[in-house]
Amino acid sequence: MENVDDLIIKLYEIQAVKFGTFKLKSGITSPIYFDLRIIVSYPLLMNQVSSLLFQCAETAGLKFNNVCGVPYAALPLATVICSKHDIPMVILRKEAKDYGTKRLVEGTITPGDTCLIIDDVVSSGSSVMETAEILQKEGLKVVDAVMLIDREQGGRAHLAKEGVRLQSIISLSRVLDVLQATKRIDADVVQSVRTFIQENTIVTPPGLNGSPTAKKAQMEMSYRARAELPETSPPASRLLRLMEEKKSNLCFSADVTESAELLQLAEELGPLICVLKTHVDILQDFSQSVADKLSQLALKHRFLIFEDRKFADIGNTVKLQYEGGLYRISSWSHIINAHAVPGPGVVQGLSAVGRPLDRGCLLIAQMSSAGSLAKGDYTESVVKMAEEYSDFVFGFICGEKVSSKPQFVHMTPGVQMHLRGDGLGQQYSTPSEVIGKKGSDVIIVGRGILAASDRVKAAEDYRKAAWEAYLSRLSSPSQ
Ligand SMILES: O=c1ccn([C@@H]2O[C@H](COP(=O)(O)O)[C@@H](O)[C@H]2O)c(=O)[nH]1
Repeated sequence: MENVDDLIIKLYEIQAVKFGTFKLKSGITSPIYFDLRIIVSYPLLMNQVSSLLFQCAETAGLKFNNVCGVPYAALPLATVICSKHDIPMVILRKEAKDYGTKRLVEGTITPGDTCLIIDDVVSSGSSVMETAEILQKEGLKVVDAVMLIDREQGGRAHLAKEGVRLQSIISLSRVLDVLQATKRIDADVVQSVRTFIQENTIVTPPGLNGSPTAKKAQMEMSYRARAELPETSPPASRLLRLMEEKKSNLCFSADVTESAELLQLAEELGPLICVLKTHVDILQDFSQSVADKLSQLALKHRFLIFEDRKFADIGNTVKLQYEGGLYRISSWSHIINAHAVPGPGVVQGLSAVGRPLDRGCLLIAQMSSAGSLAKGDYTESVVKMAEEYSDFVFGFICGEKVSSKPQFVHMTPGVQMHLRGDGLGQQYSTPSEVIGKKGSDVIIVGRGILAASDRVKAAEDYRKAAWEAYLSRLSSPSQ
């Protein structure tokens, strides 16, 4: 035990434990931050921590065939353990390679073997779960995880619900006690950390993967890495790839009533956007040739077309609406959306038309308008429906991230930089709120661009703001 107290002090001295103001990956500000990556510069400490992790696994009687350290902090720790105790190791890539084997896991894998996950710090348990899910997809069993520090923010309970037992060596309370007792921090700091922990403990109700709390509990993956996941559907992969290539997570909502203006906007804004959204039924002069020209511009500027038709009828009717009628939407629109209100038949009907064409559908999980009924249990049921029909449904229209599954794309309307509403119920958030804080992937902007005197410049401003919010989300600490 004395050992552990000494270790806490050493970690503090090398600044692997810091107090101050730190923005975490989830966007929240924490008064404490652990950065164990630094111990690679202190080999003795690295050996000490590795030994403690191994001892902890042994004392708990854990049975495993190989070890995986959650990248990056735990990679060297796993390496030391495996090399010292002659245990095979597997390495997880943060992103799948885009050449060669495209594997996410390196090392020899024998399906059915049990892999022990180790990591430096656990807060919500989401990084461990993301790692476990990837290993499980490779055929490995994951039943145990050993952590050096438990931030006591609900990770243990979250992991237990997912069938992973957590062993940890040092609790956050112990860190605070030791540092206060040795006069390294004062009572005010201890109190502010304790208050923060109380207010930010993650409680994930069973089966609720879209709760605001679970939303915080996710390992961030790049759009490119998500595009390469085996479970990502072709339309989602296509979108995620082109977002990364064009550095754009901006969907432009081209809510204009004349085709010439629509086509001109597609030509001018095309290079800046990943998706162009239409309401084809507001065009006064729609014709098939407009759809053809729009499709050509989509090819030229590499954006996808999203007809915001919001299908909401029985399967047979939506099938006819999607395929035929005046607009023949399925012939030109890569993406459509639907309300889940009618039940799964709406997705089945649309899928019968869209899937053979490699089209994709977004389910409307939430709406941006004030007083929307799409919330709570309803939103949860929509997420379940999407999971059930994930061969066609590839994401959501929503105000915030509603599913932790990285194959789903979240697209959010109601975005403006300067206004908070339009007087008709529309509610606006800024690009950084939507992408940075609410965890969505794509902003949908209409009048924020259409009402600007220089629409190209406005589109570039929105593109840049949303892309920078995505980049800073990627590079935020993952605690
Ligand atoms: O919840 C929803 C769903 C769809 N929309 C559509 O997005 C655009 C938003 O336009 P702004 O001019 O940026 O307000 C528009 O086409 C809506 O039909 C939405 O706003 N909210």
